[in-house]
Amino acid sequence: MPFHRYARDAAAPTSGWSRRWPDGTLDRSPIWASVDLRDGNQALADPMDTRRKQRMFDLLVATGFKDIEIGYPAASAHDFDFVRKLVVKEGIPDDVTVSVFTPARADLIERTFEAIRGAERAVVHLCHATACLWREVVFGMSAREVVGMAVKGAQHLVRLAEREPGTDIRFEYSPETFNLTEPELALEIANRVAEVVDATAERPLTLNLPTTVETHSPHVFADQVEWMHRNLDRREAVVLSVHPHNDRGTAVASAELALLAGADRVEGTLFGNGERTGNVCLVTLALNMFSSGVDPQLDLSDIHTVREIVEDCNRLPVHPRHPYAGDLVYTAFSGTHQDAIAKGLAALADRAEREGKDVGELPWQVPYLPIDPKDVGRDYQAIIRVNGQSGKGGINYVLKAGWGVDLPVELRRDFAAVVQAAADALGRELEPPEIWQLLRETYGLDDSPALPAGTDEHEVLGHLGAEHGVAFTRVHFTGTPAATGAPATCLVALEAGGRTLWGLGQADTTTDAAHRSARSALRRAGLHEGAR
Ligand SMILES: CC(=O)SCCNC(=O)CCNC(=O)[C@H](O)C(C)(C)COP(=O)(O)OP(=O)(O)OC[C@H]1O[C@@H](n2cnc3c(N)ncnc32)[C@H](O)[C@@H]1OP(=O)(O)O
Ligand SMILES: CC(C)C(=O)C(=O)O
Repeated sequence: MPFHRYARDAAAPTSGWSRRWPDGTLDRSPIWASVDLRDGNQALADPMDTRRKQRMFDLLVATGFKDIEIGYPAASAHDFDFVRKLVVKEGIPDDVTVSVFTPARADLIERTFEAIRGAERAVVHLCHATACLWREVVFGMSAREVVGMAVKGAQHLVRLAEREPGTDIRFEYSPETFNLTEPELALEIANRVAEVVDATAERPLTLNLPTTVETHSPHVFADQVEWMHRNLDRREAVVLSVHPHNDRGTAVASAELALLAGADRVEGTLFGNGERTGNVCLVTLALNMFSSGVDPQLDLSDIHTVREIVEDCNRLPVHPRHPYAGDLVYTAFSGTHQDAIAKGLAALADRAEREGKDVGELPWQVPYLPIDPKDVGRDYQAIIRVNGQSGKGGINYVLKAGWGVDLPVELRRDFAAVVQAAADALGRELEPPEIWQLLRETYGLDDSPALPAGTDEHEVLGHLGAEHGVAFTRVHFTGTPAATGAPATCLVALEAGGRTLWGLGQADTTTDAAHRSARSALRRAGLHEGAR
């Protein structure tokens, strides 16, 4: 492949400084800013209509976003009308600040201000590209002219804001393609814009640094962000924001390293919708914080509903392997993972019982599961699914979860081989009822009539053993499979002809269950009437 076509110098500060971000820690959540209704929306084949926009906005508010970009009003009538709807109908909660996006073009800036007329407060977000390729190819401008574009655009914002005294208007500025822009130029432009809008600590400028097209590994972006953070003229008057895209698949890492490097705010979307490969996924970022013991400041405790709404609004599915939210992310098919998960859950349950607590109160420590699925509203139902890759631990987990049946340790390997053979033969996953059915078929369910009252299982097994000249070497009572309506389940093993044969029985009493399981075992050994 012609890799030599892609040689690319990093537009990163190279000399005269040393990075500090590797020593940082992520110990608090950033300001979360959703751009679902702008950057997400502009990337959809069918941009959102009013119903979907309103649904997305309501979800963002309910989830706890305080900073929401509600559109690009000059782009389309839909965008303009939705902004007007929220503004005119006073549909913006008091603790939420909305922003509107505009390119640095006079007519579009003016239209943007029309859209927010009458709002209590709003942020106007000015943006244009600054990198060399865009300067030359898109604008046909020199670096100086692009600085002029930023300054002129910012001046225009300030002038128009002065004409709206009833609205508290603040500004955001994005040097689009920041990651490909010479750092000194990006710094100069940012300083000039901060100066034009007279940013102060009380009325800060949001300076948003995008990886518009992600081109380098995250550590390069972290260097760029830290260098800006340390060199801005009015750092105290700037909310330093980042806006990572995901072209290299590393938007989450870029955002996390940028936070180490001094960023205060992250712009992104739910589940990462956005141009090309998307924006950084804020759900992943927030739950990464959560899973490290940091308050994510967003309520994602019902991830399924969040996902369902986002899928409806974007008309795009969330991938089954999407971190924290995908259908398969709390599921193990492979035997060793299943074994470890089952042991981890059992250890937690034991500890909870010993300490008289609910599992939800204990620190989460289960191998292969980074968080408790219940913390995001998922259950343990699909944690373990069985196919030809599965093992005895997982199969036992399914029987226990679905039927209360905990196989004796000696039997698990035996039954796992049966399940594996069935899964391999079918070439697919086995559903839990199929596994239960296999257990019944393999070890036989006997329906011998109930024994007279007063008989106990030792008596029964002793008598049957003597009658057939075998020894029952193991009796195992297990939990009650509620779904079957049988209060007692028993598995017994007998030794015959150098083999161990197990039988399964269910009945209303333990004695009858033992009796039936013994008869099943005998039948399997060919020692009982009706033997197969
Ligand atoms: C990084 C981002 O996500 S930016 C947001 C992008 N969002 C969208 O594109 C969705 C909304 N749609 C648009 O923006 C449209 O393209 C509109 C509303 C600007 C309509 O633009 P049109 O007048 O039809 O122009 P068109 O899209 O063909 O070309 C864009 C023009 O704007 C210029 N331009 C591009 N970006 C900017 C900018 N940020 N600021 C100022 N001018 C810009 C281009 O150089 C080009 O100018 P030219 O006509 O002199 O060559
Ligand atoms: C508006 C800017 C921040 C943007 O969307 C980008 O550069 O990707």
